[in-house]
Amino acid sequence: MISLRGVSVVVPAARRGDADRVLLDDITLDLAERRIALIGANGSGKSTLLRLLNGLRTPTAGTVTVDGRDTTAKAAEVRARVGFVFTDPLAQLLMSTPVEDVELSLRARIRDRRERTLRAEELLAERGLLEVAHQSIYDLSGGERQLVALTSVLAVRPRIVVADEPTTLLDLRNRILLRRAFAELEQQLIVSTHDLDLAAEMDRVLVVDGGRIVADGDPGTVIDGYVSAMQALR
Ligand SMILES: Nc1ncnc2c1ncn2[C@@H]1O[C@H](COP(=O)(O)OP(=O)(O)OP(=O)(O)O)[C@@H](O)[C@H]1O
Repeated sequence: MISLRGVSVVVPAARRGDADRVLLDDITLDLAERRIALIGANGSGKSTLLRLLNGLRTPTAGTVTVDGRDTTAKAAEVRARVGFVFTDPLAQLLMSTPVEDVELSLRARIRDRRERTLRAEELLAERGLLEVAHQSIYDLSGGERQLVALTSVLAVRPRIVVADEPTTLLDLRNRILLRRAFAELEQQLIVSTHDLDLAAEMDRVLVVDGGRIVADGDPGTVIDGYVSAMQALR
């Protein structure tokens, strides 16, 4: 389970005399449900919160633990447990072809090169990506790239998958394909999204606003409340 206790993230003011910026404000949460979505306006703090969960960012105050391991003190162990999928797959695909990228993720587990390539091809084939496995990453569609990124993250066998607005750059067809891939995951999934259809498929939804959690509960109630609050804005 992921636990946050009294977590704040504050960045110092860029100019002398300005106030420090509070990105997250004293958050205490246990994230135990299998599928959780964070929703909320641009700049509300969703990405900052997600980045805390695998130690990409450390809290200014408070603690974040993953299965009891502190994300600051046990960063390597936490990263092995929590895979992170970025909005833009090009930000995380390190190699020039899908097969090489997945092979990189498999390096710690499979020493033999030939065996590693075969396994990488097998994993890509399971996601319908065998045809593009040896193509340049730059020649893939956005949807294919996002599925390659997910395949690479899963190849490390994380226990938890965190995804930061993974469907934002995708068209409807690819959004549906990615949602299907997420639905089949056996890992715990924590996702931030503006896609309320994706959020509606989760077990729990949290609304982030101004660095705080302002609503938390079952998707139906929380999403209805969020939509009503947005419609009431003038
Ligand atoms: N290192 C930083 N220094 C200063 N401000 C930052 C830093 N990182 C993030 N911010 C600010 O913190 C706020 C929250 O950003 P965050 O990316 O967490 O929001 P978000 O909810 O994910 O937004 P979006 O939906 O647009 O992706 C933003 O106003 C952002 O500009």
